[in-house]
Amino acid sequence: MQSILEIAGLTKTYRGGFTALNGVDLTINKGEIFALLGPNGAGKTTLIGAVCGLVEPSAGSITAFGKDMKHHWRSLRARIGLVPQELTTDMFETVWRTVNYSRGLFGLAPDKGKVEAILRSLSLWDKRDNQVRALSGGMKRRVMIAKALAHEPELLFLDEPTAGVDVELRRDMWENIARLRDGGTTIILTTHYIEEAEEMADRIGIIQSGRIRMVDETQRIMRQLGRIEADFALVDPLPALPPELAQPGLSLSADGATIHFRDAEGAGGSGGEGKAHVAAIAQKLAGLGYVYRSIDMRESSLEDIFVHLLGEPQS
Ligand SMILES: Nc1ncnc2c1ncn2[C@@H]1O[C@H](COP(=O)(O)OP(=O)(O)OP(=O)(O)O)[C@@H](O)[C@H]1O
Repeated sequence: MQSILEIAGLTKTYRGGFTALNGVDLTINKGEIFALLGPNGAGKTTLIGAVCGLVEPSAGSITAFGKDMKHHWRSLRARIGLVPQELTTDMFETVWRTVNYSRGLFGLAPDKGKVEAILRSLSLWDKRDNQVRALSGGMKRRVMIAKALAHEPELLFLDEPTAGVDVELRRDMWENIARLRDGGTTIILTTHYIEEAEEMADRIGIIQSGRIRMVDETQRIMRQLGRIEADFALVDPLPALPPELAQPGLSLSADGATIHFRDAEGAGGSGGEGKAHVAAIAQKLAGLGYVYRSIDMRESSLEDIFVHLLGEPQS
């Protein structure tokens, strides 16, 4: 697989002495969607900033498109797009001029057809003459994406692209991002939503306290991280967990009124598999004649998973 970005030993110590990145090694493959997950303050934005030339690394190297960033910064930066977390654009400018201007900033010749295609692909064409400030929050976010796409980057960073947008718009964004990947753009996104990473990413990297803790294919990571839990509220409490139900992941509450399931390793996989496992347990309970009033099923939050996987945050 061809790499598009190679980060080696990247360290960033901010003035004041705080080390936000601590020896990060990471390789991004051409054409993939890579999701960078991590708790608040883990170093995600700092890492993106370092690659995009907004943060000066204290040590380490960044190689993009086979060339060292330090020495070829200007030409390489033009090939990298960034959609930052914050809305950083002139709110009084129109959508059209905003996106057009961004293209010019990177030295590309004006191309109305290209800008039109970008605006159409993000459903912003009808809004092209509107001032950015007059758009909804989700549309403003799409303008930020359009701006980043205007200079036709081969590598695109999306820093929390769907933070604060509703579920429907999030789906729209996912489709947009998938289309970009299909068009050949390599994408690195950060997110706090585990389902976003699961849905979008070919690979996931987990960063904590400025260090990469884990990098793997999404399916493999989800198998390790995914955690479905379910509580079966019994109509008649049990004195003990019946022997037929003695299996990994199942336990009985102290009052005997709830059978608890957690898809710990060995108790069934994760995601879809975890849910299928809950369904199988429900069937088994019914078959054995244990009547339950309700099933309360939930997925662990990303925070739970981080604590489980990474232990308490390290400083
Ligand atoms: N300019 C700065 N000066 C000093 N410390 C900084 C600076 N920018 C970021 N930091 C610190 O570096 C750490 C990493 O910040 P960063 O924004 O990279 O994290 P993040 O993973 O993107 O977090 P979030 O998910 O909250 O956006 C944080 O503790 C932050 O306070």
